Amino acid sequence: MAKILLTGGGTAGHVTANLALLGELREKHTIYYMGSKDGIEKELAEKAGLPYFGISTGKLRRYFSLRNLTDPFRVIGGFFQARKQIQAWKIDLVFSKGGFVAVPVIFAAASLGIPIICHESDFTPGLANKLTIPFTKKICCNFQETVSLLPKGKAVCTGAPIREELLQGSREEGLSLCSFSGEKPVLMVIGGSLGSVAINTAVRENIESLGQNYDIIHICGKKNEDKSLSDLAYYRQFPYVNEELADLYQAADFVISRAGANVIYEILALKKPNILIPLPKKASRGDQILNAESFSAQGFSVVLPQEELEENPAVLPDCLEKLHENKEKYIKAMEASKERDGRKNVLAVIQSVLDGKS
Ligand SMILES: CC(=O)N[C@H]1[C@@H](OP(=O)(O)OP(=O)(O)OC[C@H]2O[C@@H](n3ccc(=O)[nH]c3=O)[C@H](O)[C@@H]2O)O[C@H](CO)[C@@H](O)[C@@H]1O
Repeated sequence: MAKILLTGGGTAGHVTANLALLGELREKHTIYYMGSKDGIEKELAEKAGLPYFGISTGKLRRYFSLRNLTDPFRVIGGFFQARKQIQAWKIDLVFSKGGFVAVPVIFAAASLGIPIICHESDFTPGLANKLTIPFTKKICCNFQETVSLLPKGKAVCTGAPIREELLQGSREEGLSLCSFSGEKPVLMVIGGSLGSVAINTAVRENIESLGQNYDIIHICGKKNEDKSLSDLAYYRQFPYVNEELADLYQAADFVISRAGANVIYEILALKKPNILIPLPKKASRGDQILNAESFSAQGFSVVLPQEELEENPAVLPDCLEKLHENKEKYIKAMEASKERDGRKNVLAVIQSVLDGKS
């Protein structure tokens, strides 16, 4: 039995893949979580019943902020806090899902000679993972193409670890959660773990025309609900969902989503015809654009650039109509995809590092 420390956070995507591994990991090992003092990782890890330790962390901002000057000191503080706690917990292995909160944790583990595995879920490696690659034994990737962008021998394509329970929802439960009859097709809109103002706006601007043909589940992000639309029988808003997500996914016939690396693999595993609206370059390093392009090239998804949507919100119902007409083509492509069991593969990598074979 080993003591394994999970880390990663900032957004849910950097936590849910960790939680996907929990069931099996817990059967054999003792699991701990380390992240920021107040991030979403704290909420989700504690909800999963994990011992949690919060450290001071910085944030990677692509814009000017005075906090960019103080954050390096917070990260250094976080390094020493992490080091002390890793020693106290007597950790044998660190598994990181990335995000800037993981950086001091990995540096601390590396300074203690503890083996580290990280998981890169995006098409191109994020900065946090890039910074820590020299200290990792193995890098697990969602996309095959990512392997060639990383040091030879370290990177392995495992696929995405998906929470098992997400694949076991009930359509009836999902419909009943929304009070939908199931007579109309159901459209689910999910704007990433934080919600997306651009997607929310486009959906709401088209709400009447969308509502003529679909019942709509809208996961809109915390504090992004529009109370003025609460009375519409065909429209249900959720700020963030936990256990309910599995049932809502099952209820959905079509999905409109950001192109976060976790959510798209969940949509693929569930074979839902989908439109991806990736986070644009002005707000990110463009990772979601590449994720979405890869899915589109494989015939799984329709990509709708946010710029097009902002210019003309009416493209959304048009795009959905085309997806609807061609849904069989997309379902077929997803069914034919060579799916990897990300959970099983990542667990095998963890075990081989624990056994000293990697
Ligand atoms: C703004 C930002 O930095 N986005 C990044 C972040 O996205 P983000 O955190 O949004 O990541 P993903 O879309 O990859 O994952 C979101 C996860 O949250 C879950 N979920 C979402 C909503 C909800 O109500 N309940 C719930 O459980 C989804 O099922 C999924 O497992 O990490 C991804 C993975 O590195 C990157 O590809 C994204 O570019």
